[in-house]
Amino acid sequence: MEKDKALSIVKEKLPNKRYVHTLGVLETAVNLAQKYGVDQKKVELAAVFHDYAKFRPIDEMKQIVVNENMDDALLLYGDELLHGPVGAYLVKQEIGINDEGVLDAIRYHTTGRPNMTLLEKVIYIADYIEPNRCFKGVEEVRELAKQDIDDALITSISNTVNFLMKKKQPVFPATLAAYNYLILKEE
Ligand SMILES: Nc1ncnc2c1ncn2[C@@H]1O[C@H](COP(=O)(O)OP(=O)(O)O)[C@@H](O)[C@H]1O
Ligand SMILES: [Fe+2]
Repeated sequence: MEKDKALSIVKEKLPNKRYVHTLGVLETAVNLAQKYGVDQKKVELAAVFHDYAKFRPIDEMKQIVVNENMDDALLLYGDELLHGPVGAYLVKQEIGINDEGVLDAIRYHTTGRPNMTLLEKVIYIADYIEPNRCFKGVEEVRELAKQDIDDALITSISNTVNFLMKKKQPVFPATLAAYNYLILKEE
C-alpha cells in the first residue's frame, strides 16, 4: 500500500493530535531506517499504522485478546498495552496487511520484547523520540539513537520501567525481558 493511502486511512481513525504524532513517528522512523538499513516501505507501513487501534473501545480490544487467544497477561498490566497487539490484528483483518515483520513492529511497539528485529527497534524508538514528544529523558534517547539503537532502547526501556515503578504500576514482563536481553548482550 502507498504511504499516502495508508495515511488517509489512519487520519479517519485518529484524533488530530494522535495523527500529528503518527506523522512524527513516520518521519523519525524513515530517518532511522535509512541510518540502520531497514526496508523503507515496511517502516512506513508500521509507522503509519502503529497506533491504528489506539481509540478502539477497551471492551472491544479485550474481547479480541480473548477471542484470538492472545497472551492473557495483556489483560492484567494496564489497558494501554492492548492497542499494540490488537492493532496488529485489526490492521491485518481490516487493511489486509500481511507482512509479519510489519505486524510484529505494530504488535510490540509499546512493550518491546527480547530479540527485537531492527524494524521493531526503529518503530519503538521513533515512537519514543518523535519531535512532538517532550518528556524527561527524551533528549538523551534522541542523542543515543544517532549513535547506537540498542543503547537508545536500553535507556528508553529503563526510563519507562522507572516511570511505571514510581507510579506503582505493574510492568509487563516482556519489557523487563527485553531490557535483560539487551544488557546481557552488551556484556
Ligand atoms: N512495560 C509496560 N508495562 C505496562 N505498561 C506500559 C509498559 N510500557 C508502556 N506502558 C504504558 O503504555 C503507555 C505508552 O504506550 P505507547 O504505545 O508507548 O505510547 P502511545 O501513548 O504513543 O501509544 C505508557 O504511558 C505506559 O502507561
Ligand atoms: Fe502506541
